[in-house]
Amino acid sequence: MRRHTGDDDLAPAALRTAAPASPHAAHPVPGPAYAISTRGLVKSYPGPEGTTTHAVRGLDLDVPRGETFAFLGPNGAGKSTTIAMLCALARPTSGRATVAGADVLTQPHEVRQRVGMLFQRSAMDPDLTAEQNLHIHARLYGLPRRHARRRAAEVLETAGLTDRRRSPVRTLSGGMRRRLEIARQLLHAPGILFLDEPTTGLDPHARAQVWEHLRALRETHGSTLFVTTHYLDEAENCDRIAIIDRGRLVAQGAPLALKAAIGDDRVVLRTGDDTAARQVVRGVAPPDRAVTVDEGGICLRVPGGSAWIPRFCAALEGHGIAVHAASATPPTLDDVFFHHTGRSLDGASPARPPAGPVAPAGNEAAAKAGGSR
Ligand SMILES: Nc1ncnc2c1ncn2[C@@H]1O[C@H](COP(=O)(O)OP(=O)(O)OP(=O)(O)O)[C@@H](O)[C@H]1O
Repeated sequence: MRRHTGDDDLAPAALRTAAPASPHAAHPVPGPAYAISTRGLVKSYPGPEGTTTHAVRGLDLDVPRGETFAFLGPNGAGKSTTIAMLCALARPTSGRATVAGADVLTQPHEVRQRVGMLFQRSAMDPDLTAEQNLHIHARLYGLPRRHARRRAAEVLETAGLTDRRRSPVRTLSGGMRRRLEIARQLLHAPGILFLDEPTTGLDPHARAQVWEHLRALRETHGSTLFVTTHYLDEAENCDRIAIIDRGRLVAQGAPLALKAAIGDDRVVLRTGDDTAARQVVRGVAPPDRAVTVDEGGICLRVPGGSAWIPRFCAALEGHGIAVHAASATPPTLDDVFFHHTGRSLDGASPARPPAGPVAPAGNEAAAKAGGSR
């Protein structure tokens, strides 16, 4: 994700001049029950050769207070752009958003005061100590010196880094640094934290520690966490997930509900001759199901997958094809992601059958599942 700075930055004065008849006026947002609310949020950029890049195309999002919300999407889907608008770092082309009770268009300063933003690239000075980095940040946020000291001590404690407060940042482990970055964003006690891939590049142990820290924050301070991640297990542990693709929201819900909506199990068969076996399986499976072959074997999606396995095996044996292994697994979050975007959450795009019946030619979902993005 890129950090939004430079000519796209919001100039508060410019925002205050937003005319009532602007493209934003037609999108009233709900009240402060939500930490984040958007209606018809759009961001377009001038593209190459006079074209327009529609980074975000009409986003309607409601994130209740205290929720841990995963915002997922393939590369270039519009996640950073959305976060930049929600943190009042980029001005929406049209639509509305309120964040922590402040309007991103008319109260950008308030928005920035009320949110914490953790970007992937560290903005800490590696040669200064943990404590010194926190003091500088606190002073930048306008905290009086004594208050800054006290807050720094508090957030260091929350991050479990009190004993490393005098260590230069360069001597901290990756996980400690990330926890320190989070601590830094907590100095001004924001109610909402935007975390852009907070654990990318960390080992599993450090990832677990960062999440433990985030969970503790949520439990003790009721913080709302808006997180992007490419890790399935992290998304799985969030209260709700939204998936954005090509600037549009394509799915939203609790992880369990999203998986249940996919419905079909994934059946994989390994045989002595997968190419021949595929024809046999196609003859037995419901006619609207795609059957694919890759290095993992023959793969298809059917409801009640395990009940189909004996039928496939019997048919294959009837054709003299040996079955080496067979499995049926319920949908995963990655299946959900693939179903809606045609991509895998980790960025890969393996050949695999779409969930549900095969869409007719020309259908967007079928095109995406074929990887034709
Ligand atoms: N400042 C900009 N000027 C022009 N186009 C931009 C700008 N920022 C983003 N875009 C374009 O907007 C689209 C969405 O980009 P964005 O960075 O929001 O996606 P993303 O989901 O965060 O992707 P990634 O996961 O790769 O960081 C992309 O096509 C991108 O090239």
